Amino acid sequence: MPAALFTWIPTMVYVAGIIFSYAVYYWYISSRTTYPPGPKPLPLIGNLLQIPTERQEEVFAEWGAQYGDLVYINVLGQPMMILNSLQAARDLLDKRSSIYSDRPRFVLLSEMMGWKNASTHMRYGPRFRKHRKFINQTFNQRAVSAFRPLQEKATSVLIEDLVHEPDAFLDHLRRFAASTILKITYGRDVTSVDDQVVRLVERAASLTSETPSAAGNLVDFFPIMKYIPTWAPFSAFKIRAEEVKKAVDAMMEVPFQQVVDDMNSGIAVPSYTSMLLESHRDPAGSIAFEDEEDIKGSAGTLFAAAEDTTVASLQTFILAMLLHPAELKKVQEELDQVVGTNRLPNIDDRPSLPYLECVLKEVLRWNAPVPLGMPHRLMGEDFYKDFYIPSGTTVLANIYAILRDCPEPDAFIPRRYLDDDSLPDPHGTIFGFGRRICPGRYLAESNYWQLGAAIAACFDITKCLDQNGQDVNATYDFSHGFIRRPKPFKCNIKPRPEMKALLDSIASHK
Ligand code: HEM
Repeated sequence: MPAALFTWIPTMVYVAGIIFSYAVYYWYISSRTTYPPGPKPLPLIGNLLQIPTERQEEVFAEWGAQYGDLVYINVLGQPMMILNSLQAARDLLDKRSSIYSDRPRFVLLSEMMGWKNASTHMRYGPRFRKHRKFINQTFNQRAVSAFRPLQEKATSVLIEDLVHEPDAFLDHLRRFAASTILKITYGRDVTSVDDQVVRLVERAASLTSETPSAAGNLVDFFPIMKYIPTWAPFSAFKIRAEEVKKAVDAMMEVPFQQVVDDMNSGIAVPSYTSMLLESHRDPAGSIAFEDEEDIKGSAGTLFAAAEDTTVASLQTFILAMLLHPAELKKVQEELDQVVGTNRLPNIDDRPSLPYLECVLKEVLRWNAPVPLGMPHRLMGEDFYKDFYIPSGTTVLANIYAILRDCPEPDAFIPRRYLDDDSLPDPHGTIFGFGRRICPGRYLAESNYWQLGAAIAACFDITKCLDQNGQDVNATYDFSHGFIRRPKPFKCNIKPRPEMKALLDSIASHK
């Protein structure tokens, strides 16, 4: 009998070993299926009612302070995660970009409002890679240096316009942004913000961003709603979506068709669109339908993605200089010393202007133009810091919160970048992360630098006062939405006396 017992011992040890290993494995998995923390959801609707329609980035930052770097919520069953630290954004969106680079399904925007061929909304896959390849060919770091003469000319035009019509500074900034991107994309010269294509794009963008009705918001969660007939109750969103689609189609179609017509007549100016059309034509001159849709869609996206963001960053620069005249003065002293007063600064001067660099960084930190970036979608389940993140989670990087991770985040202190070289450069954050990082960032950065430097060199920016010596702007604030920009404000933009000779010569060359 004891001998028989001994023969069972190895088997029992083996079985016990299996049970133990399974228990450890089960404990490990279940301990790791803890979701990241977040505000308590309600049954069925989840955290829907806790998400504000405005100032989302600020509320998400408050949640970050309460729950930590990762905040997990769900909206009508759709899991969402907000990343409130640079570390988390880098670890997930950059280092694990192979699974974090999809976009959520945008039923309202892509499938109903006509943005289906837009690069910004493209699902991860071969078509996404094709769009990125198209865009990178023209907008990579080396290629954008070819646009320098265009940027410098557009800068001179803006300076001249600011001398003559300083109060219309916002229109001048819009024209600067529009003229550079439309010239590159379609070879089109824009002389005024009343240009037909500028109006088409601005109409499509503003109709798209107007707050949709509740039913419009719901269709992203219940795609079946897109089949509601237009005579049925709650179908107003569908009629509106059709109106937006007409505007988006026109925005994509009209400038594209002009390039095609010009190419057919042999008068096309080389551009992003003409170059891609040329390289995708077969020997008989025709082009595959999908290629045409991708060229048209990516081109149409470029202006929509470039104009508002560029204007918002420059508007914020002007506001910061208005509110912090001592900083403007320091930048002007540096510019006078390095560049002098006989020419405008150019990008070659950049390494010699460290204080200007600090001011430009601080402006972007103070108000990141796209505070929540664009949503990424996780393509498989993931574990991070012992938290479980389910497949299909929508992931938002809270760029606003990330840039506030520094001493006195509300204060405008450009020196912070000289005093502490461990502070992350906002240029590495405001353009998003991973494989979806903004492909227009090199153009955006050089436009921003070029114009910020030129405006600081040429103008003093001061408050507009009423008869009682009071500031005509009661408050200064930012508008809240996908783009965060200063709310409209007035200011005096006056040529600096020491720049008079240069400004006269710019005017005479116009
Ligand atoms: C200050 C100016 C700009 C800012 C702050 C900005 C910011 C951003 C951000 C945050 C994203 C989302 C990145 C992500 O998903 O992680 C993005 C995407 C994009 N941006 Fe920009 N952008 C700017 C200018 C431009 C310009 C000038 C262009 C075109 C030349 C451009 C074209 C695009 C495109 C096509 C995408 C979509 C990329 C994709 O989904 O793969 N942007 N941008």
